[in-house]
Amino acid sequence: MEDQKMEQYLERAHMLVEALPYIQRLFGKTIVIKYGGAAMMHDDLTQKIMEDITLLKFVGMNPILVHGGGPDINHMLDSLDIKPNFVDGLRVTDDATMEVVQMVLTGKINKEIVAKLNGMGASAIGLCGIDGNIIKAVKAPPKNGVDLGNVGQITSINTTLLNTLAHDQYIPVIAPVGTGDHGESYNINADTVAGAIATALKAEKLIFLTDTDGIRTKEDDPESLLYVASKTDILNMIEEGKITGGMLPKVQSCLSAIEKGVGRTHILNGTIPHPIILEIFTDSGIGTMVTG
Ligand SMILES: Nc1ncnc2c1ncn2[C@@H]1O[C@H](COP(=O)(O)OP(=O)(O)O)[C@@H](O)[C@H]1O
Ligand SMILES: CC(=O)N[C@@H](CCC(=O)OP(=O)(O)O)C(=O)O
Repeated sequence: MEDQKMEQYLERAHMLVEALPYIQRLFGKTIVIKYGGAAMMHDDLTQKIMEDITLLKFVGMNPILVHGGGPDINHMLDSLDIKPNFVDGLRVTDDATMEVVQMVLTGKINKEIVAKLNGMGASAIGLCGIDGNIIKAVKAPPKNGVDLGNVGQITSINTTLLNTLAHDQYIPVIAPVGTGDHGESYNINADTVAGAIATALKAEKLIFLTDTDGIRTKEDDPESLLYVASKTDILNMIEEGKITGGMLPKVQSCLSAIEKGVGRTHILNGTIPHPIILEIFTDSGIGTMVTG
């Protein structure tokens, strides 16, 4: 073999061996990944995220993907002349909106993601909270005095079904629609669903993929990215109005998950290539790690 080629092959071998301690640490462990609608808008990078998740599965980790899809829901509502309405980041969901939410999340986005993962050779299985009662919910209380309609508050997660799938060959892909005692559907924020699933399964890692590189002390200043954010940092930032909108349910889910035994929680930029591999297979990781 010519020297140059041998050098390239050795470099590749070296890189694979370097991954060994990370694989050993997370082998057989559950990793819950939330893929947000904001990152999904960068369609060209979705494939790279699916590659990352497929790789995790084939090296022996148990990834579970929870997806959002707020922008796609808005787009469909717009084409039906229904005005989206949010209170504190939660969609006020009347009956007509609920139909659209369920259709877009469970029918469109969920199946697109499953097809992409399966196209990589994975065995992904797309479900929502209704299937096998994965997410049981009740009607959420009013927010700031506003009735949220069919927005749900999670009461339980079917861990048996999720564990059975995730410990077998499957990658569960979960749409954030829950079910009530009488078969009614509930719309639930996808960050909240990811946090609840990670908590119920005592996941080793909970990763949020969004459209910003993590938590910033000044939302518009990339230089202000926090590599680590403690509970105190976060509570202060919320109080000072520095964490707002869609970042709120993410940090709340991270704090609650950490408190209830999830190993590590991270908020990462899902609009760069291979964010999950960069986080998992490097010492420093990327984005913000939220600690207790
Ligand atoms: N302190 C902060 N640091 C970074 N982003 C923040 C902060 N506060 C609010 N945000 C906003 O949160 C957004 C991510 O939430 P969201 O749009 O709901 O994404 P997703 O679809 O991933 O849930 C960012 O694009 C940013 O505008
Ligand atoms: C109650 C509520 O707000 N549900 C969300 C569910 C989708 C979601 O959370 O999507 P992202 O992760 O893309 O924001 C919604 O209707 O938009």
